[in-house]
Amino acid sequence: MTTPASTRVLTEDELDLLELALGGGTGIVPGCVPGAPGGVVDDVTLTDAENTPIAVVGAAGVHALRPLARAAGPHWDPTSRRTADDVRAALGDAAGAPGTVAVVVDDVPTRVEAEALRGLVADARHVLLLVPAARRAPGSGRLGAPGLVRAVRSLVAAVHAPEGGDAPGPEAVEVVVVPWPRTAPDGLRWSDVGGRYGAHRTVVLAEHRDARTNARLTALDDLWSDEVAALYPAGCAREVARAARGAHAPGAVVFFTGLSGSGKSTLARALAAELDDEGLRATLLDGDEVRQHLSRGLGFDRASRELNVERIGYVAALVASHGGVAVAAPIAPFASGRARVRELAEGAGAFLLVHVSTPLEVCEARDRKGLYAKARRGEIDEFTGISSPYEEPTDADIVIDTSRTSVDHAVAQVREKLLAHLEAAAG
Ligand SMILES: Nc1ncnc2c1ncn2[C@@H]1O[C@H](COP(=O)(O)OS(=O)(=O)O)[C@@H](OP(=O)(O)O)[C@H]1O
Ligand SMILES: Nc1ncnc2c1ncn2[C@@H]1O[C@H](COP(=O)(O)OP(=O)(O)O)[C@@H](O)[C@H]1O
Repeated sequence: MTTPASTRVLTEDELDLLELALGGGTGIVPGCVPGAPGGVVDDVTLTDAENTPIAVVGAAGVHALRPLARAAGPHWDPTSRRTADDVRAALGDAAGAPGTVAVVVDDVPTRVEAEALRGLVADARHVLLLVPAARRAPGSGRLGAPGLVRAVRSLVAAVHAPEGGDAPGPEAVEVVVVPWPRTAPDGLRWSDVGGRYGAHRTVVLAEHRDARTNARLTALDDLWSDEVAALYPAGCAREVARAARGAHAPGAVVFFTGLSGSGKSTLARALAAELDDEGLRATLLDGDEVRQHLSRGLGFDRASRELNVERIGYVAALVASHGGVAVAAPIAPFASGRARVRELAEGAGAFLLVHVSTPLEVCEARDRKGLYAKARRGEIDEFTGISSPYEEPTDADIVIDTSRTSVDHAVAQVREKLLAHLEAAAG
């Protein structure tokens, strides 16, 4: 008789830990039963929240079944998010050598730590700036992984070539993004992880913050004040102020429109995740999900589509009126429906219309759901682009053709424009 396979659905924190373990960054694996020989009794299949099996852990260790889903943003940039095994291998002979130093930057460095950093790596040859990145978004107004990565990148030049000093500075300074649970399990220690990434010595930069700076940070409730600029180096101050603005920002609606398969959901999901990370409280109103809930039973004739789009506009405007950012992604093929959404949204906050202009041929070739093929065979009536019109917007704030623009680049474009709109709306 075979033992029933047991599975375990991982939390976001456990997914971070699994990614770290699969990359050789720790020996701690989620799903292990403490105390059992080898950590586990039987093989356990680890799955994500959608029940996709991603790894098996057993007495023989852990092995991946498929790559973990990636997302967009600077903390997912593959040149920075590298496994411990890769970083160690790239260091070669320098791995574990005294000149290789890891500096953990788990909070935005103030000027005090930025200064301390130079001293800490003064005699190092290779510096790894390890930036923890959690899948779980931080609370509103708190800086998440994307902002932290940008802040740390802004320090690299100064670490590389120390100002005024006679010392030549380290040969290489790299920002390495490390998957790291927001609530770390017992036993997960930076000193161990730093060693696995190839460092001889690992220091945590925030421990070099002085008591006076800590007191100033605690008193920093008016984040609009000049105090931010006085406390942080310029590149870091920008990120801290941005996250704080997120908490006080006026609401907004980002409305993606485009053909089926043009990339609306993919971009909307990636944007929402990035905004969440910046404390902007994004609410995703995806076309498919709206059709399952808010608009269940509605068809695809013109009147039904207009009603569907108006409902989305109504909910999105409500979200914006409470200071959130609604990210909507229906086809919304008619100019009249989009104009109604604009009217509702602009009454509540900022409005950004994003036309995902991917050509019909590309959408049809992607045909993820096989709907274009069915529409061509006449099995679906009134299919947008085939047997029902799509009226191209003439008032889009941004036009993105996803056959020419990557997800990362597209999301960065929308994010920048949205932040500019929010800044303008905040006066
Ligand atoms: N006839 C027809 N035309 C277009 N699309 C169709 C149709 N029938 C079903 N689907 C699926 O429904 C999704 C589009 O729903 P939307 O609510 O975004 O459309 S609309 O804004 O009301 O026009 C769309 O999802 P996306 O591919 O995510 O856009 C299709 O999967
Ligand atoms: N640069 C890109 N941006 C967005 N999607 C892309 C891109 N390149 C390829 N794709 C793929 O195109 C498909 C778009 O599907 P989806 O986002 O569901 O579109 P829609 O919501 O508009 O129907 C996905 O399979 C996605 O992986």
